[in-house]
Amino acid sequence: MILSNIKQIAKNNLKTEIVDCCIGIPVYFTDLERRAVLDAAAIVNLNPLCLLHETTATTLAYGIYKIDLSEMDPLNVIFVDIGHASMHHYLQIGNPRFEMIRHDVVEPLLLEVDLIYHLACPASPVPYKFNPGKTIKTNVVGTLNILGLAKRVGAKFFLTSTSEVYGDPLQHPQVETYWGNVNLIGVRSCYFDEDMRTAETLAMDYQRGENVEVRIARIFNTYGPRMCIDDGRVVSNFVAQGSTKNVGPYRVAQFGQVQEDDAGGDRIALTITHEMKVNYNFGSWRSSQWRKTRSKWILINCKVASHNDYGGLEDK
Ligand SMILES: O=C(O)[C@H]1O[C@H](OP(=O)(O)OP(=O)(O)OC[C@H]2O[C@@H](n3ccc(=O)[nH]c3=O)[C@H](O)[C@@H]2O)[C@H](O)[C@@H](O)[C@@H]1O
Repeated sequence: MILSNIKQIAKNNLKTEIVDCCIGIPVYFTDLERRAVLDAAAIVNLNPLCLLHETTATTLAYGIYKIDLSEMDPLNVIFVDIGHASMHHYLQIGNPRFEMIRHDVVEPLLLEVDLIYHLACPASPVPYKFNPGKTIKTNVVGTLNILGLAKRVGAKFFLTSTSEVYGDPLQHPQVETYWGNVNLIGVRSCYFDEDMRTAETLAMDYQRGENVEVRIARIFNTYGPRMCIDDGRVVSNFVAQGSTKNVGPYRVAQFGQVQEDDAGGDRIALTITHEMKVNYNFGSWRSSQWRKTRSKWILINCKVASHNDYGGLEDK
C-alpha cells in the first residue's frame, strides 16, 4: 500500500513510469525484513536497485541538494547524529569537508566550531511521542550541552524551536511576543512543548549571562520536498489523507512551507544574524521581521480543519 502510493506520487511528480528505484530502510532491519521489503516492491512492479540505509540516504541527500557550498569556500560541515531514531550508522560522503559524528547530544560534546545549528529533536508528533523521556533530555540536557560548547568556543548558536511553545494558544495568529498557553501536564506538553520552552529559556540565559550569540527560529507546520509521507505533521497529513473531504468548520492556522528542507534553516540564520531581534516565528505572516528576511521559506495562508475534525490529526 505504502509502496504503491509512493510509486504513484513519484510517477505524478516525474511524469514517467517508475520501475527502478532505491528503497530506504532502517539500519536495524533483519534479513527477513529486507526480504519482505523486496517482496512488497515486486508486488507493485517495482525493481529495487538497492536497499539504502536511512542515514546513508539522509547524508547523500544533503550532499546532493546542498548545492550552495562553494568549492572554494573553506567551510567544513559536521553532522552530529543524535541517535534518537533508527539512525545508528553514518557515512562520510566523498566531500572531505563533511564529517559525520555519531554522538548523543545528551552527552557532552567537544568540538571546535564557529557556528552551531542545534536542530536536534524530532519535530513530528510520531517520533517525539515515541520516547518522551529521550525527547525531553534531547531538548533540555542536549541544549545545555550545546550551549556549553558554544560558550567554550565562542560559536554563534542557532536553535530551531517550534510553534508548540505556544501550547494551545489563545491568540491567533501568534507573534513572537506572545507567551503562550501551555498545559504543563497535558499529553502534548510533556512531550515537546515544555522542553522546547526550556530550551529557549536556556538559550536566552546563555545569551544574557554567557555572551553566547543566540538566534531562535520557531518553526510552524512545515511541508516541503523530501518530507516523509507518514511524517505525522499536519500538512503532510492533509496531503496523505486528501484535503477534499468536507470537514466542517474551518479556522485559519499558520503555516510555514519549507521549500528546501529543515536544513535550509541556515539560510535564514545567515540572514537574521544581521537583524537585532533574537527570536522569530517562521509561520507568522504578521511578523514584519520575518517578511524582511530574504529566505527561501515562503508562507501559505490557508484554511484548515480544527483539531477534532480530522481523526488522528495530531498537530496544530
Ligand atoms: O552547575 C552549575 O552550578 C553551573 O552549571 C553550568 O555551568 P557549567 O557546568 O560550567 O557548564 P557550561 O560550561 O555552561 O556547559 C554546560 C554543559 O555543556 C557541556 N559542554 C561544555 C563545553 C563543551 O565544549 N562541550 C560540552 O558538551 C558541559 O559538559 C556542561 O554539561 C551553568 O552554565 C552555570 O550557570 C551553573 O552555575
